[in-house]
Amino acid sequence: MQLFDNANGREQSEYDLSQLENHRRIQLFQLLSLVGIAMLLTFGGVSFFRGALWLSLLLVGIGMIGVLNMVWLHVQRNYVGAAVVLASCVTFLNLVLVATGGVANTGLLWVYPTAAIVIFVTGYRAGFALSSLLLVSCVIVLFWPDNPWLTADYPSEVKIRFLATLVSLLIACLGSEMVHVHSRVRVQALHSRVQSAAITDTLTKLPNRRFVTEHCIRRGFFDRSFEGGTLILADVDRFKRINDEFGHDTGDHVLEKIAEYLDRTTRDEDVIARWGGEEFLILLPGVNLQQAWNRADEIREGLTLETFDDLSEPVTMSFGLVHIESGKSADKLLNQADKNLYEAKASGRNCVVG
Ligand SMILES: Nc1nc2c(ncn2[C@@H]2O[C@H](COP(=O)(O)OP(=O)(O)OP(=O)(O)O)[C@@H](O)[C@H]2O)c(=O)[nH]1
Repeated sequence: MQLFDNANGREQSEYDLSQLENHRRIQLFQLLSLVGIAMLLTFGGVSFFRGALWLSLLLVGIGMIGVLNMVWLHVQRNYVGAAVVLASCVTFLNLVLVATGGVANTGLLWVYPTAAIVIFVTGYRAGFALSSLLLVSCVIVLFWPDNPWLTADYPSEVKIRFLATLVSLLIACLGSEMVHVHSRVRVQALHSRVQSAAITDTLTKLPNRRFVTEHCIRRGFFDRSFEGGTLILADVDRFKRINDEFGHDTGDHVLEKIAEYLDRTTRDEDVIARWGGEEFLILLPGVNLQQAWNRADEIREGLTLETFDDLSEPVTMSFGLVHIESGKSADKLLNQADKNLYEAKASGRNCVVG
């Protein structure tokens, strides 16, 4: 069972903003597609009854491609592919409308929403390429000398103003999409920093109690399905005396060194957290009680050999262990580990009970 994304409980941002945005974008894409399909089928039907058979076939045909595209997106979950299909279809349809004038020479009008939709559904990079293609194609269709495809009759003032307004719209859409993407990257980075700060102890840089309670418990560490492991509460002995004799700064330094020592002497998959004050929590996944007892005793003994610059005596810790059994709540396990730690303190400290 994968408990943590990274060693020592450092999780990736679980609330990924870009994922959330992609999800919203797909929803809007589907809404736009539905509206587009409904319009294409309606206009296709109207054109049919007006006798414009080719236009009717084109509109209904592209509407049907839209339906298939939505089904494909639903089955394959390939948003990029579906966006390119949609952008290509509407671009092609627009060029036909620009060339033929559509109904009552209104073909040019449809280019505006198309340009905005293409940029929105494909993002600003692909949107830039596709909308530039649309723009260049419109210029060719409208200004190519004696273009046989151009059957609509637009005054040159209309053509020029159409291009000028289209360029303005493209700049505005691309600009706002770029600003949006850059802001999202900044917000995502800030969000990750805040999230990481909320689950990290500022002094020792270890995961804090909040991390353990919110993330480990929620991610099933103490669930029935959990494969087993051992939980250890470890507390520095007579820490108040260190503070009183050597000062609070020295006390802080000792806690930092202990955190660094615990981190160094445990495996990547273990979780070391500062449980509060001078107390640390160690989670050893897949380690039975006897193995954990041996590991805790090694850690205990190793600590007595560590040197702490400002202190004349070695620093010691007491350990309370509990085996994580399926079905036992986190509270019960923590209570049991705390009782064992209390017993270790009562038995003279610098020992392991579990
Ligand atoms: N320097 C420093 N001291 C802290 C910090 N957090 C808690 N303390 C101190 O840790 C001390 C804990 O004292 P006690 O709970 O009496 O425990 P102890 O002296 O370690 O005694 P035993 O646990 O019974 O061995 C208190 O004096 C707290 O002020 C911290 O972040 N930095």
